[in-house]
Amino acid sequence: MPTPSLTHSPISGFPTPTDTVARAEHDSAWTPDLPGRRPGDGERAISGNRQADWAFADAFVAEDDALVRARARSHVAGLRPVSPGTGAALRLLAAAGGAKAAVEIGTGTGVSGIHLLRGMRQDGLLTTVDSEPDRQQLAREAYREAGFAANRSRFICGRALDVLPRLTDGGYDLVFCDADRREYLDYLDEALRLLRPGGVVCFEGAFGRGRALDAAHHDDEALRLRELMRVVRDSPGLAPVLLPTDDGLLCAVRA
Ligand SMILES: C[S@@+](CC[C@H](N)C(=O)[O-])C[C@H]1O[C@@H](n2cnc3c(N)ncnc32)[C@H](O)[C@@H]1O
Repeated sequence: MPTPSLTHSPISGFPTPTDTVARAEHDSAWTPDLPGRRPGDGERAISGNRQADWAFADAFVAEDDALVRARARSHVAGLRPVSPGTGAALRLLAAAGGAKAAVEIGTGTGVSGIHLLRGMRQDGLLTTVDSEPDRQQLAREAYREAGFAANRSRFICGRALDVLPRLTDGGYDLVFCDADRREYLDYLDEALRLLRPGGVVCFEGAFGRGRALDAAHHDDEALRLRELMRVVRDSPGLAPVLLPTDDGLLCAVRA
């Protein structure tokens, strides 16, 4: 089956909100035809203080000692690992898809890798890419501490856009991106080539720490993340979702 084609439109503006998120309360036309919904319900849900709900959801699945140690090493290294909630979502996606082969772009010290490995099949192989060998060494140790045999992971040290073209077309069930946000559109092209039909691509940090969701920000990263959201949402060959865990986990299933 051919890879779904993506045409990247020029980077500009903010993705147009869908009807269910941004209509004003006085606009009665926005209310979707759902039982129990009234004009303004969605507006109140968006504008209310949801911080406590989100914090609860993010901490809902507890992390064990191996993850706590990997997370601590990540902070010492000055990195931002996936949150517990994002890690749980990655594990769920890997498990739901019965992932046997996954690619991670941005190994860090191994927090997301442990979550992915825990969701993957017991005979699954995680290929993880990072430009920094010291970090990969820490991740190797973290996987070992989490109980994974060395043959469950393949470490490739290099820049993502040098490494990804060398990986096998259609050979992967899941691609997780957590490296240079400005390269995410390129990672998407590579991921669509790497994924089998029905495979999942995920991008950590889609919100750009709030900058990508605020049209006042025009820095390169914010613009590129907006464009990524638009392309992933509007491509006919993808079934997308934007999960609001931590800094936003943008996911899509490849047709
Ligand atoms: C946020 S950290 C990854 C955290 C990891 N996913 C976790 O949850 O533990 C981002 C990592 O991407 C790596 N990185 C950044 N740009 C890269 C690139 N262009 N190619 C490969 N790795 C890159 C960094 O060295 C860093 O280890």
